[in-house]
Amino acid sequence: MSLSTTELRKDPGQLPGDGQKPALSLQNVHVIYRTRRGKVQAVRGVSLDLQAGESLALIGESGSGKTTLGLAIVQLLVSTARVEPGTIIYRRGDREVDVLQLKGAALREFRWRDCAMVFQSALNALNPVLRVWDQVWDTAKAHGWNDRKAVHERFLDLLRFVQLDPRRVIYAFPHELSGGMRQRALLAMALLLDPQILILDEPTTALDILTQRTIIDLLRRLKEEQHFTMIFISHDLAIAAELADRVATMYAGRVVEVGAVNDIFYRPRHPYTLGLIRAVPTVTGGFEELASIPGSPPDLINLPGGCKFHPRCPFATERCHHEEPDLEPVGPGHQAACWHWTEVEKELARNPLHRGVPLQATQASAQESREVQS
Ligand SMILES: Nc1ncnc2c1ncn2[C@@H]1O[C@H](COP(=O)(O)OP(=O)(O)OP(=O)(O)O)[C@@H](O)[C@H]1O
Repeated sequence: MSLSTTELRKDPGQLPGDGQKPALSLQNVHVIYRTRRGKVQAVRGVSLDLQAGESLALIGESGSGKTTLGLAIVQLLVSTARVEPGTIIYRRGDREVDVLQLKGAALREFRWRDCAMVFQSALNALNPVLRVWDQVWDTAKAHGWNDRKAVHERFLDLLRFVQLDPRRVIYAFPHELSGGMRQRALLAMALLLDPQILILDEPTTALDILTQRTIIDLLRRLKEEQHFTMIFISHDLAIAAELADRVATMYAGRVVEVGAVNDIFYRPRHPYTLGLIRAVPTVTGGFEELASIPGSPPDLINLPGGCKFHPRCPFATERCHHEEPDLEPVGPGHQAACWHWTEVEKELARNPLHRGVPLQATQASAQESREVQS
């Protein structure tokens, strides 16, 4: 028997756009890691709003600050990290929480009940010497649940929801499960306390293609049927295209472009986003069109002056060497931080992204039909 909508969500999520203030507001968030070599400026002045029920994908190369931003939201950064300046405000109903001021029990409460993060490496995120059930029960107890039977029943239901055989998984040790099973078990654990926001860090990395498909379908159900508010951290653009309402591109710790999923993938205005899209092979597009972004991301301890992308940017001019652009509107609900975004627009008019989103053939046609309808 599978879990029904009402059973899964004790506090059903709101639909996007139902007039509420954002569920999460980040204002000018900075994160620095202190290291022997110096200060790593991992996140630099990120401001983002996330509406209840909305899903946002954070895309960008390795090291662009995506995971650090996710960890800052749930306050799980290592002790060498500092979040300053900036504010992170979380809202649920009439409650408003200043996340960076939370401590002790209030912080633990926020982490599981309001905002849960599912980590990149499911094996590392689970305690290897504890059976799955023991970890679930520890979490439940830590949040004041003492009805063991009720927690057990709920977790069995959640395991069924994530399409795992509950009896096989619940008393297993993590190493007895495959990567895909561990990922789904973690997802079930994250859902235990019915959080409003789910942050998923590379949810399908290192999984085979069929297991990836299962996880993506599951996440889509969580989004479409259960209205979870979600942040996907991924360098896999196909996942972002399938699951996100909006996409934010990060480069060298900053959001350099943000907009609706179709705007980002069909009408990117930042040269870096354009480079990311053109650098991904597609089943339909073949490899002949494949282009890569020259160079590599900057050292976050010694950042270049001006726009941090200028050393790799085909559109860069003298101004880009000295002045760092802020995000500015480039279309409805669409912002980019580039002095030359109109040049990118012209370049796309000359060489359109026929293929659009880098998807598998079947997904591409579904995406294209959505694009035509919109
Ligand atoms: N604990 C740490 N101590 C020092 N520097 C760190 C630490 N964790 C991350 N960094 C640095 O912060 C920067 C951002 O890393 P982060 O993991 O947030 O990027 P990312 O975009 O999520 O990359 P990936 O996709 O590889 O996880 C990188 O330069 C990274 O080396």
